[in-house]
Amino acid sequence: MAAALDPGEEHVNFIDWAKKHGVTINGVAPAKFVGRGIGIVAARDLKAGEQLVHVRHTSLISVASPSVRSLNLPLGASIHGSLAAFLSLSFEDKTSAHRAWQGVWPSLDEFKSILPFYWPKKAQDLLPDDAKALLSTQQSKLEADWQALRPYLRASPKSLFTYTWLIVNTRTFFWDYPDIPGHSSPRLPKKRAKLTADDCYAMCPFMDYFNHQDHGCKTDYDAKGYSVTADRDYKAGEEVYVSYGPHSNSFLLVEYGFLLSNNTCDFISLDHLIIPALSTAQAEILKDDGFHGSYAFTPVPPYTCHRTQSALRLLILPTRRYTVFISGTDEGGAEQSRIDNHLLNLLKEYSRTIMSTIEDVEGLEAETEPIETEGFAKGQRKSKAEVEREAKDTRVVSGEQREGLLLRWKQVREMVNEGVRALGG
Ligand SMILES: C[S@@+](CC[C@H](N)C(=O)[O-])C[C@H]1O[C@@H](n2cnc3c(N)ncnc32)[C@H](O)[C@@H]1O
Repeated sequence: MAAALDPGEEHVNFIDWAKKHGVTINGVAPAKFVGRGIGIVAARDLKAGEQLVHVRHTSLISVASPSVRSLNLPLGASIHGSLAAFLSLSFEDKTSAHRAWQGVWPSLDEFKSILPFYWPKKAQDLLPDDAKALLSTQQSKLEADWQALRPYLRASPKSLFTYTWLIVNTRTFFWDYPDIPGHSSPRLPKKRAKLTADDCYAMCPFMDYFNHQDHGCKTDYDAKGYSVTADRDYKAGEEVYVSYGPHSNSFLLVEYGFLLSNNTCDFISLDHLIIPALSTAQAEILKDDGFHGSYAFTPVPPYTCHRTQSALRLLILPTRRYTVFISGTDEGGAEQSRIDNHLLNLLKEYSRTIMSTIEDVEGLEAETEPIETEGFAKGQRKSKAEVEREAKDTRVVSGEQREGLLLRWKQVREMVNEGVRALGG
C-alpha cells in the first residue's frame, strides 16, 4: 500500500471551508501520495455501499451558478472556456469565495512537469500518434476559447487562462443540471434536449481530490448534488479511487498527465497506419458509412473492433466484400486470414518504428533537476530572471517528461508485441 502523507495546512483550511459549504465527508480525508499529488485515503475501515462524500448542488461551479452567470460571458462561448474564464477572474480577485478551494489545486509548476501541453515541442513530437492528435485538439480548443473570451477577461494574461482551462480539463464532473426544472430555462446553457456532453460539466469541491483507477468507487448525482459511494470494503490507510471513464493511457497522459501501470481499458490507435493507406475514394466511403478513423487495437481478444475490421476489408478486398461485411449479410470469415495477415504486417511495421522512437526518446537530453519557476498561481508577479528561466523551461526536457514518454512507448510496444504473437507472427 502506498504511503498516505500529510497533505499540508492549506488542505486543513479547505476541509473547514468545504464542510461549511455543503460538503459532507464520511470516513475519508485528503492525503499526499508520491507520484499522484493529492488523493483520498480511507481514514478508517470502510464498508462497501457507505456514502463517503456528498456535495450539495449549490456548491458546484457550473455555468448555471449565479456567480458565473453574473459575468455575462458570451452565449456562444464553450462551457469549458466559460468556466476557465470564471476561474481566471476569481484567481485575480482577493475576495473570491473560492480562495480556500483554489489553494489546494496543483500549481502551474506541477502542471508543467506532468501535462504534455506544457512539454517542449521536441518531447511533444515524440508522443505516439494518438496522443499527438489528442494534444492538437486540446491546443485548438484552448486557442478558440481564448479568442472568444479574451475581451471579457480584463487584464488576465493568456498564461492564467491556459492554467485555469487545464484546471477545468482535469477537475470537472459530468453534470447535466438536474436541479434546474424544465426543458428550457435561462439558467440552462441550451434547451435540455440540445445539451451535448460538452455542455455538461461542473467543478465539484472535494470530489476533485479523487485520483483515477480503471475501477473505483461509484459516483452519482441527482438534483440534490453529487455523491461517492464505496464500491468495496477498504482498510484504513488505503487510497480510495473513482474512475474518470474507460480511458486509454494515451488519453490519460494528454488530458490528465499520468499513466496507469495496469490499465484494463488501454488500447492503441491504428489510425496512423490505416488512414494514410486509404485512397481518396475509400476514405470517402468510410466517411459516408461513419467508419472513418478511431481504429482501435486492444491487447486482449477480440483485439480489433468492428470499425477496424471494416476499414481493413475496404483497404485490401474488393469493395463488394466490404459492403456485405458492414451490412451484416456476411461475417467475412472466408477472408479473415487475409485480414489478419495484413494486420500482422502493419503491426510488424509499427514495431520497427517503435524501436527507433524509443531510441530517440532515450537520446533526449534530460535535466535531472526540475527547474523551479514561480507562477501567478501563487499570486506572484514574475521577475525578469524568472521569465528567462521559464523560456528555457519550454526547451529543456525534464527527467520526468522523458520517463513518461519512455513508459508510454514501452506500453505501446508491449501491446503491439502481444498483437504480433496473437496473429501468429
Ligand atoms: C481530479 S484531480 C485528482 C487530484 C489531484 N491528484 C490533486 O493533486 O489535486 C486529477 C489529477 O490527479 C492526478 N491523478 C489522478 N489519478 C492519478 C493516478 N492514478 N496516478 C497518478 N496521477 C493521478 C493527475 O495529475 C490528474 O490530472
